[in-house]
Amino acid sequence: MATTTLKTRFGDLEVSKEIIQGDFDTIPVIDLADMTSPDLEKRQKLAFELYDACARVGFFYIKNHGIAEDLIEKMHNASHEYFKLPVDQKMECYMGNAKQAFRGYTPLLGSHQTTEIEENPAGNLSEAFDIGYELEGDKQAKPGDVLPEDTASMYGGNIWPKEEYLPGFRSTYNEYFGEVMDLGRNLLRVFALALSLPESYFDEMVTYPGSLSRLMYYPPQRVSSEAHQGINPHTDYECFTILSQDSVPGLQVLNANNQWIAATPIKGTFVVNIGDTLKFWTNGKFKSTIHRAINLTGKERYSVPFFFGVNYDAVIKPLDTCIDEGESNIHEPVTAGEYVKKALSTTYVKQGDEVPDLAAAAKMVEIPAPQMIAIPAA
Ligand SMILES: O=C(O)CCC(=O)C(=O)O
Ligand SMILES: [Fe+2]
Repeated sequence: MATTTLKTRFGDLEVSKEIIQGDFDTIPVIDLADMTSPDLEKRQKLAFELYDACARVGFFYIKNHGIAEDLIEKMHNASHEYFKLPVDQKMECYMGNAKQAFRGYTPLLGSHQTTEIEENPAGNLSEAFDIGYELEGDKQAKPGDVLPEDTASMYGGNIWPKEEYLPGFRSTYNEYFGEVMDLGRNLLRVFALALSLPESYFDEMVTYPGSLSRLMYYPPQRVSSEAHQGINPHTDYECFTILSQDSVPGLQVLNANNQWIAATPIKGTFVVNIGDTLKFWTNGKFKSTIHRAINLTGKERYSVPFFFGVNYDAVIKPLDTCIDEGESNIHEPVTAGEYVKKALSTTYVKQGDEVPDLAAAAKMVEIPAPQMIAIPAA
């Protein structure tokens, strides 16, 4: 059995190569039309497909996911407007100054990735704006709802650019957040079926899903650089990610042969990938596959990941249906909040972090036309 040493956030682990990622050279497309079919057999068939994609690849596209194309377009337009704001206005929400951790704006080079296979101190060549779970963005929330206990302090107030800068931005993002979160809740029921559990197994753990979402902007890079990519190689930390990309390619997924497989945009789909907590829940049967994004197209690239997680007080430990006799746990039991907080702390801008050298960062990317300073004619 080929083994490799994983440098994890929790120390070195000697593991079989297959534990990191399955063997694939294409990313499957899964049709969700039957996700809420009254016919159990159809839902079961979908669950089998999902199991195969999660066990082998850890990534798949979803089509017929039920989210209106209009809303997705509205979200992308709002994101374009957001990133076009002058940097000073974006910096008013700088993540390093935010009261609540992991919320707000990340400038170019502000975040960096630490993965199980490498630690990369170089900053990501992307900008981001992050929000997290709030009752305001949850279509299922009822008046008087109280959030579960949260020892990791991961629930908390989002910070928003002033309404006058971007009228409607906050309501558009909340609407999008709520819709995609409900898609995540429905998807988790198919995951339960795929894992030989009752479909309702996770329902009580997603009453207040510990989820985050970010708008991402990847300016075109001047040169290909292993150190500086739009987002350097990493895994995601929550249960699964539902990613909306525009038509500009950039996302790549690592297979067992160390090849980067392009997750080329497919119109009408989201890309879904398994995150670490679902990998731990399945004791490694589902892969939390390493991926990166690098924009060498000469065009601007935008994406909107939604990191779907369970209530922050939910304990992540291998499910009975995923642990074979005598098999040991690949990870100690941990609450979702504690795990995600620790993982994000190695990656995201932290409160008090200094602002990166934005002038140096700008030299690594092509400044897009709208932000160019016009030189008056002589
Ligand atoms: O922009 C993308 O395509 C990927 C983003 C991503 O992997 C992340 O934010 O975790
Ligand atoms: Fe990611």
